[in-house]
Amino acid sequence: MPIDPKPTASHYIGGEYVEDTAGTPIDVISAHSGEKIAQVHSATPAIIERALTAAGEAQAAWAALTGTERGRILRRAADIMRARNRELSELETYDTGKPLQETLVADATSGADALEYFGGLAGSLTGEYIPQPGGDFVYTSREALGVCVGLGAWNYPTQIACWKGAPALACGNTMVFKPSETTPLCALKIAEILTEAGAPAGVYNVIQGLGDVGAALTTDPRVAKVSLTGSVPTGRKVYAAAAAEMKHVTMELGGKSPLVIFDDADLENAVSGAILANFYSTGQVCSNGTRVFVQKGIREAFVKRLCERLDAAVIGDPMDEATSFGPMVTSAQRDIVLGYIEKGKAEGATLAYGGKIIIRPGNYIQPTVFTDVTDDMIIAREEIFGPVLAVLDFEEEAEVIARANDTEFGLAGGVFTQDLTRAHRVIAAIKAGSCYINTYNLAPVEAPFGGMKASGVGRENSKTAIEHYSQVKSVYVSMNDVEAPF
Ligand SMILES: NC(=O)c1ccc[n+]([C@@H]2O[C@H](COP(=O)([O-])OP(=O)(O)OC[C@H]3O[C@@H](n4cnc5c(N)ncnc54)[C@H](O)[C@@H]3O)[C@@H](O)[C@H]2O)c1
Ligand SMILES: CCCCC=O
Repeated sequence: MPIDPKPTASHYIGGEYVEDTAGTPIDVISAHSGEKIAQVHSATPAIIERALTAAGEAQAAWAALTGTERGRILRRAADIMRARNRELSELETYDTGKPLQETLVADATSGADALEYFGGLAGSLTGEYIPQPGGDFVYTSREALGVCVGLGAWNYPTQIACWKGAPALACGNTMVFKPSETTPLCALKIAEILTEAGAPAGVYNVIQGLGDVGAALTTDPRVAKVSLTGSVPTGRKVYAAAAAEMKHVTMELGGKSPLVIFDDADLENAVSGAILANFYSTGQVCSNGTRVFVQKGIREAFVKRLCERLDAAVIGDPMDEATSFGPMVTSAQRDIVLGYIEKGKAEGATLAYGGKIIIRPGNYIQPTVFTDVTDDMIIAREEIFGPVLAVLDFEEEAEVIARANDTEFGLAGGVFTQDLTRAHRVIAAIKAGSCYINTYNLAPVEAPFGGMKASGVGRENSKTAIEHYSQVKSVYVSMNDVEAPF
């Protein structure tokens, strides 16, 4: 029997659940059945104030703990998450509609990895000693930024809450996290678990709401940093608002990433890579390689095998562990994707697989493949954020590099070839932050993740994230008399 997804209350502030029913109701609708499964209320100005006050009041004492002490709490939270993987995975599936088969291995586990990794790093966040002439020296210290705001997208609610919270807290910051209004449930559990693990009240707070609540948090003068995972249009707004107040930012935004398959690629692996790059999470992954450039010599075999493999997708109830392809997160997102499919057909692309809504309750749509896609088509230029793979033919390496880079985005990119010299040469030329050779869409916590160009600013995960959640102070110490000109 799956868990009951209803949260104790809408918000989590100062180490406890908090409700304010004066806020606009936000319904949580099952992607599978279309039924309402929970409801939260958007944060009122009083709730926003309470969360920012709690985070502000907790920050100095949290930063004053040793890194080892903070890290111990984060690592304990990781252990609790792993012990409760099943219930957290079921909640993720309720929140998003992603198959339990996926969420059992990809969401709470990835969140726990972040808490464990940054918990481990917290004790090592030290400064440098820089010798100067005459015995003088400079030392540096790494300091917290203060109160950080996290704004989440709906495709990975547990992971995003942890990928932002873990490095922020490791560095001595406190956080107010606002999940996507579409998936408000999972972040509340992360806050609850952090409290259980020993995080002091106010260190990690969660409040609900739409863009207006995100905007109020972004512009509040008490906030030192805003970390957004979302679309490029939202990123432009949030970055501009944060810049006006000279706040730090991390922008994890959208993409239209290229996946390049050369004639000499292992066919089965290339098809597996294209499936991971387009149909995992029903295509709702930011780094998806949705422009699949296939060299002419392998193109026919690739499309044939891809369509055969798609026949093996088990489409159905995401709570059934046999299901490998679930519904889309909302009916609105499904309709956006159906609109793109119509545009692809109207532009003259060939519909090679799928393309239809599945008539049943919930937001089901077939995995879809277009061939004969050209670079100028809308389906090759805009982020669809759904299970639509576009096959583009190519002949030469130089040609495909130029075409792969001809986009405003730069989140990810991949190449499949057995010629490793070519693989490294091509990947070096791809203008994207998260790249793959002979695989796709893996995001281990030890590796930086994030985009170039319009796809983002800053990186999540890895030691690099520490740079984005802390600031360096340098102190010059004189060991000599002070010389002055007069
Ligand atoms: N690069 C990454 O790591 C990554 C990961 C996951 C998703 N994404 C991207 O996220 C997008 C899908 O998610 P979405 O539809 O939830 O994105 P979105 O941009 O609509 O919303 C993201 C978040 O921003 C908030 N928001 C909206 N307007 C705001 C404003 N003016 N000020 C402050 N906050 C505001 C929303 O309420 C939500 O919490 C896709 O483009 C996808 O590629 C990127
Ligand atoms: C591969 C992990 C991607 C997370 C963003 O959607």
